[in-house]
Amino acid sequence: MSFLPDALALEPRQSSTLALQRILREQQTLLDSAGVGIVFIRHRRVVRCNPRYAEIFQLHSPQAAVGHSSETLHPSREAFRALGRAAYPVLARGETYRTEWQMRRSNGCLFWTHLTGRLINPEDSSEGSIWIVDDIDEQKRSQAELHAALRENQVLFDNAMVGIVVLRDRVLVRCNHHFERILGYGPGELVGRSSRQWYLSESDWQAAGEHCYAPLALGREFEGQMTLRAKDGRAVVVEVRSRPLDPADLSQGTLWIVLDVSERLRVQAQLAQMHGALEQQVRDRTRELSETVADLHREIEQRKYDQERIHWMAHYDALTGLPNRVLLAERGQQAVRTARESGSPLAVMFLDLDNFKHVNDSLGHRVGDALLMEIAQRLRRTVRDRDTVARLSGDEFVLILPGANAQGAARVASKMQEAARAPVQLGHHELSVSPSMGIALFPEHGEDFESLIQAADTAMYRAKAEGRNNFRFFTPRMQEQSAQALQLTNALSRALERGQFALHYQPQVSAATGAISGVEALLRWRHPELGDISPADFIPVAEDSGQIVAIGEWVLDTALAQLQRWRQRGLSGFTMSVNLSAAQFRHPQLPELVAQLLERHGLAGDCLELELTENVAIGDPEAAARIMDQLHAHGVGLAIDDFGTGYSSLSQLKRFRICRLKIDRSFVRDLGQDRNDHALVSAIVRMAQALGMRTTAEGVETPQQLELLRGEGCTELQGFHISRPLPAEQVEPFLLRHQRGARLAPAPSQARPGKPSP
Ligand SMILES: Nc1nc2c(ncn2[C@@H]2O[C@H](COP(=O)(O)O[C@H]3[C@@H](O)[C@H](n4cnc5c(=O)[nH]c(N)nc54)O[C@@H]3COP(=O)(O)O)[C@@H](O)[C@H]2O)c(=O)[nH]1
Repeated sequence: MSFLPDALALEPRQSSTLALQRILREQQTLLDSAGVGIVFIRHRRVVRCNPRYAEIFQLHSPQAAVGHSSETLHPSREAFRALGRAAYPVLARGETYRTEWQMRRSNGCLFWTHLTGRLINPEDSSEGSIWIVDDIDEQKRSQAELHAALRENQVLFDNAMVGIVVLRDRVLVRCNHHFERILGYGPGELVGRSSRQWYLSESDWQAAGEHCYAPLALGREFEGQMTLRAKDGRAVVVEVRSRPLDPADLSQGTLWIVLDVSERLRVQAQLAQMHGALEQQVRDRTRELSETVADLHREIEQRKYDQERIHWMAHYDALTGLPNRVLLAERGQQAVRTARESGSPLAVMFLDLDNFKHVNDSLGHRVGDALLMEIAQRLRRTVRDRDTVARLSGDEFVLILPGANAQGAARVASKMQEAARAPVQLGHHELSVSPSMGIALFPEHGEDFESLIQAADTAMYRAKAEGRNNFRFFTPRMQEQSAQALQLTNALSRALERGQFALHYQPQVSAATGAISGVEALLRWRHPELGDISPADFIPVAEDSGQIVAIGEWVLDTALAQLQRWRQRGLSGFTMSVNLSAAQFRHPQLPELVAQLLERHGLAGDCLELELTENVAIGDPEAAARIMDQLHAHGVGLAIDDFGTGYSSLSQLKRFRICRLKIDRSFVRDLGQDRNDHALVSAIVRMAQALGMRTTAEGVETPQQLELLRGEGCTELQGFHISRPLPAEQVEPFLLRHQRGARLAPAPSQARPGKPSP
């Protein structure tokens, strides 16, 4: 391709030829080095093109294009024609036609070009046209990619789940819908607005400016949480991340990514609350669980304890901790088996504390229990480990002594006496007890444990009967006697209904005048087979079995009936004394019963005197005082029987309004020989005088005793020397004789027992 300058026409022919050649070379060089493809087309065929053109269409040389139809350079005939239709009106006007057009390389690939076309002679298009072809395919692709990227960015921008804001000088340049939605604004409403608009206050905005822009000014990111104000005024908590668009130049603006965390915070708060509630629940459940586990443990422990306790209670005595009757039987049977198999000796000992009932009645059960506990420990300490000391009931203990023969058992019995003898200090009481023991040996006294215990029990009763504080080995004779005792108990239960009881009366006379002052009713029991049985033997049995209440009522009724009969026969001026046992005295109906009986027999209360032992009152003095007050209210007199043998206190004597003390016959018996007895009797009389009480000496058997008692100031006397207890009809002559008073015999020769002097 060449373009001739106008100057050529002016050159001389030779020089002009040279100039033309030079110009042609210059043009060729220009074409060869052009960065765009240049092609000369005439009659739709390539006339000439430069190397770049060949390169663009991937032809191996510019000559390869020459002569080719320009149509082949286009994707299709239609495209070729369309270009022609668009370009030639422009070209025909002599203008340059420019377009971006898709063309085809020689290998068939389509590519984008920038075409610039011009007719060589706009007047005559047949002269052809010059086209500059610039390969912009790469640029087009980059542009397309850029646009795609921009579109993608826009989509991201528009659909991002975070607010995106571009601020410049704190004025919103651009933002996405999400940001608008966060603050409740419509599309485009915020553009050009100062960010002040979405802060709660001016000061907040200022503070945020200082806070956020400090790192941004240094080209760094800012991250933080802040509270913004929505269009409707509600507070919106957001997390923001901001960075300068150009770290080196903050004035270019800043990009803000805004995340609405209000909901998240609300949910987090809710979650935290739920978590807290859950944790609390877990804590509660854990606590409940651990409490339940602890309860379970406690229950298991309690059950274990209960089972052990039940087992213990079933086998041990609650008061002393010693084996009880059940364990005793188990151990006893085992001991008998072992003794039988090994041929070794075995002793069983029955031990009963003497007068324990007395302690219990007089000092109360608490003292009695404490005494039992102490004695139980002493017994346990006295024997070997393999021996058994069991508490059977009350004050009864049984010892199993494996390997003990008669000698060994006797030694143990002595040690028991020794152990029990030492006084026991319980509060202000110093008590001493003694044991009565019975011993049975295997196999002589019993082939099984039951028989051995029975034998030992029988032997113990014998030891008691023979003076207590003693021990006895079982003998067959004892067996008989024990059977008799049982017989007595049975017989007593039917004695009342069978009318086997009778009363004897023993007079009591004034020591000063000899006049009859009273009569004591004394119970007698005559059994058809057993004969006369002493009240000293059967009263304790009646007390133990509770029959004493019914028997005692019979005695009172009979005695008062007798007194009334005597009254009717003119025998008066004396009282009727009736003995009351502790069980009778404590019976709640006693005062009422006494009143009823007095009324039934038409007698006043002051003709009756009830004799109580010292100890009935002391167990529960308050209750005793109440009963005594009620009896006093009926006019009934109260005397203390066997005074000096029990536990009386002066204050109680006074409180109980006792009218008479009966000096026990054990003090009277040796009067004259025993100075101590004399001193005691004298002291009792003085004390009674001081308290305004009368004194009756019991068991007066001799005139000497009588004189001494009279000399001491004793007010009344009772005893064989005056009269034995006699049936009513037999005592009547005495009563008649002494009604108005009779001198009492001064010397024994003058009065035989049972034959009182006139
Ligand atoms: N609760 C009840 N107890 C009663 C009743 N009847 C009697 N008893 C008590 O029985 C115990 C024994 O009585 P008893 O065998 O009748 O003996 C009494 C007299 O016979 C006896 N006595 C009287 N004088 C003399 C004597 O000079 N010498 C002597 N050795 N004995 C004598 O004393 C007994 C009367 O004692 P007391 O009652 O203490 O005044 C006896 O404890 C009776 O109390 C009853 O119905 N209920």
